[in-house]
Amino acid sequence: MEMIIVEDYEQLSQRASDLIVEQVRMNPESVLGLATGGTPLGIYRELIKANREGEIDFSDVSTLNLDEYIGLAPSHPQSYRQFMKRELFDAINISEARTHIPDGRAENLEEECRRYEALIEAIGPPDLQLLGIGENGHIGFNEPGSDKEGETHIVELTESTRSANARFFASEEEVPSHAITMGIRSILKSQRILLLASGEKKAGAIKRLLQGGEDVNFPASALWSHPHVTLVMDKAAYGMKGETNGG
Ligand SMILES: O=P(O)(O)OC[C@H]1O[C@](O)(CO)[C@@H](O)[C@@H]1O
Repeated sequence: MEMIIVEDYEQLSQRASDLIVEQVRMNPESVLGLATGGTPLGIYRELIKANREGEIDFSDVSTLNLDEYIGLAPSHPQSYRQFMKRELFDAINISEARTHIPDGRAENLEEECRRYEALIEAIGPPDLQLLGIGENGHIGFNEPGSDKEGETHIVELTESTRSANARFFASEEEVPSHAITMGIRSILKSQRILLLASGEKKAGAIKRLLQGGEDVNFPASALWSHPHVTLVMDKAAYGMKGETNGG
């Protein structure tokens, strides 16, 4: 695992965005695996800026998002479809048809999981997958105990994840109880993984990750079995004094 330690959230956003720009310049038809949550927000802002300034062209790029809540109306501002439209897609030159997110309102959710995994195989796997890390080590919505061989599936969210995400909703009760997520196996199919961590709230998870060793109760540890992971973190997430997450 390659490690890049930067000063603060701003530098993290810039550095990660530069790596994505580099990837797309190298291969304009890149498939990007995208994430939601607070951490990538700064990266998306940088990518929008780079797109406006002509440094990156998204017209031939395809995207695959990691996960989606089950049951939220497509127009709900906290559905990950709306999140991605608002924070990135509507502000860059990508056509909606090239952006893929699991459908959390599908009539047959098991079928939707199979469809999404087949899509990952058909257009992907991602050349570069962005990943945040949960305080409990989750990646995507793969909570502690998740099977390393798991592909896209339905998960029940833990209390810890629901309360971490309650900040985006009016109350914790409004946070959906279930989600569809790419599995750990689906994530590990990517050519390269960019794991991001910002702020002292992530310091415990990063410390645990860097102890090494795979542990089913700490899903991010599965990344040790991937040949090309770049961990970009700020000093606070690394456990040094620094700025906190701006996202
Ligand atoms: O970036 P944040 O908001 O700290 O979230 C970390 C991870 O948790 C999730 O938001 C899921 O709870 C992921 O989408 C994200 O990668």
